[in-house]
Amino acid sequence: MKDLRDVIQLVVLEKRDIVRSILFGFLAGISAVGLFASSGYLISKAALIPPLYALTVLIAFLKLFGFARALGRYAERYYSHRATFTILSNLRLAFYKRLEPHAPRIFQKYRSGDLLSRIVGDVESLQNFFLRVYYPPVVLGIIFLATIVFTSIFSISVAVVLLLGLVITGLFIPAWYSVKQRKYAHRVREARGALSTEAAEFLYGYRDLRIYQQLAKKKEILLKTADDYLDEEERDGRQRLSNHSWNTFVTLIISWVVTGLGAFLVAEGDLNGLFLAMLVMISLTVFENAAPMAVLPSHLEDSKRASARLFSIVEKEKVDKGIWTLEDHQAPSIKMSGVYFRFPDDEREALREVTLSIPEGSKTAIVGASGSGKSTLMQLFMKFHTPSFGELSVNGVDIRKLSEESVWKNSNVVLQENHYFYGTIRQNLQLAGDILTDEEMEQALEEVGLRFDLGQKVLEKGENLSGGERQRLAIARAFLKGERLWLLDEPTSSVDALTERMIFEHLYQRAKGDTLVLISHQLNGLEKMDQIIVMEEGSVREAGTYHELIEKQGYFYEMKQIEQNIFS
Ligand SMILES: Nc1ncnc2c1ncn2[C@@H]1O[C@H](COP(=O)(O)OP(=O)(O)OP(=O)(O)O)[C@@H](O)[C@H]1O
Repeated sequence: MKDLRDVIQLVVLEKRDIVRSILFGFLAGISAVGLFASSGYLISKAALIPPLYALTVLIAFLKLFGFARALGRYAERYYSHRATFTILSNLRLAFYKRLEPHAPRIFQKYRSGDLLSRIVGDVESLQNFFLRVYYPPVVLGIIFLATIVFTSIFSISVAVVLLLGLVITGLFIPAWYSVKQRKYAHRVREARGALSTEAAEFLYGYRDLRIYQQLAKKKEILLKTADDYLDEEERDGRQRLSNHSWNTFVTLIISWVVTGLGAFLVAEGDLNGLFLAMLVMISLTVFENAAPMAVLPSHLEDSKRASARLFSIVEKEKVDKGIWTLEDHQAPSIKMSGVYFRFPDDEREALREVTLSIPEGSKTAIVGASGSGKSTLMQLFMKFHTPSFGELSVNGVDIRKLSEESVWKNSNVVLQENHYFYGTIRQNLQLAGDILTDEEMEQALEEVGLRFDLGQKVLEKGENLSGGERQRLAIARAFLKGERLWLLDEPTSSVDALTERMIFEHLYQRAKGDTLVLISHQLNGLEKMDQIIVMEEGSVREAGTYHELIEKQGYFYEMKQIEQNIFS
């Protein structure tokens, strides 16, 4: 049950509905037994031609039980489903809450299809936990106990047979099935996860697969994964059905035993014949309540694995959440000393012995060859990751102690890839703040050279915008955020030189007095920077102002010469 700990905690929050579901489930079950028991008794009694009033009373009971059964069943379904929906919604909420702090790192470990399958599929699987695993055994237990006590008034041996039937159908068969099921259950989930991963890759990569003429091959893999999933589902379905059949078979045998034993007891004079039909009817009906036990093991197994898979994402990665906050509206300083960093599951170090200082209000450019660790540095500044070794502090506070939210809240970030939501330009800009006026947004658009209407539509992922337009929209968003730390990772790589110059002019105006870190793919126009950090293979190769680096005639100077030769 360790795997289900989190789910059980959420289930017990719905105490009221749990109690109601159990009460009404008991009412429905016991009324069904009462209904059939009284009809059995009525048949026997009617054969003896009793006075009419005696039959009228019995018929009234019959109607009452019928009504109580319908009412009980309805109320049980109502409350148990209401509880289930609330539990599912709490479950999603709890999962997202735990997932949120890991969001920047999560795609590192999990493919999007797999994540989707967990978030949708596993949460959906857990809907059966309360409905089919948690409370039905309690209802079954009390209905059986009440029935056995009632039956024992008429015949102890029939009561013992019923108890035996309960043990076989409620415990033995489900346990036997559970052992068999354990072998197969994980295969369905794994097949489902594989299918959703393949489907997501197929859809996301559709265009590239077509261009590289790999669509047919990938489609074949996708269809095979779909077939595997269907096979596993079919096997699982057959198992379930076989368990159900065995359960029903045993309940019918029990009813035959009750009939035979009852007839024997009547013949021996140990049981009044008037009650024989009633006892047979009881045995036929009471086992109806044991039917859910047939599917309990498969749902229990399913819930355990779904819960373990769901929460394993967030349990594995314990992140230092930090409790300190960055002071609002203060231009921060950043210091790194002897920092090493390695991505999870990566053998190489992406950063090695990085020591640098970015003073408050300074403008820093980070340059270097592709793969030299520039973006990784930026990710560390944003606390997407924390150093594997060494010190990184913001405003003199160890970044591990700072809350991620406060770092994100206090920075204007433009990454290489930014997300654009389906909606309007206005909605995409409003991500920077809810109380922005149209004038402010129009001004920001103008400063990045975009002549967009605020109501203009943006398709999913900004599909209807050019690469340069998307980048400029992200810069406009950063302009509107107006915080004192700017973290810009090649923000204008797809923008033409003229527009780029205009954007930078506005950027420097807006960032006056702020701390700015810019990763740049080109070495031109860095004269204004207070310092340039040159990265090579994860280390700082050299650092200084533009003129210092040129005078030094080192690595930066060489890079600059090469750039000039290429473009001259
Ligand atoms: N998510 C990741 N998981 C594992 N390794 C990574 C990851 N991201 C980057 N790396 C590795 O870390 C190293 C530095 O990458 P980084 O993205 O910081 O380089 P960069 O200098 O920003 O390159 P570019 O100019 O091409 O953007 C590279 O060797 C890269 O393969």
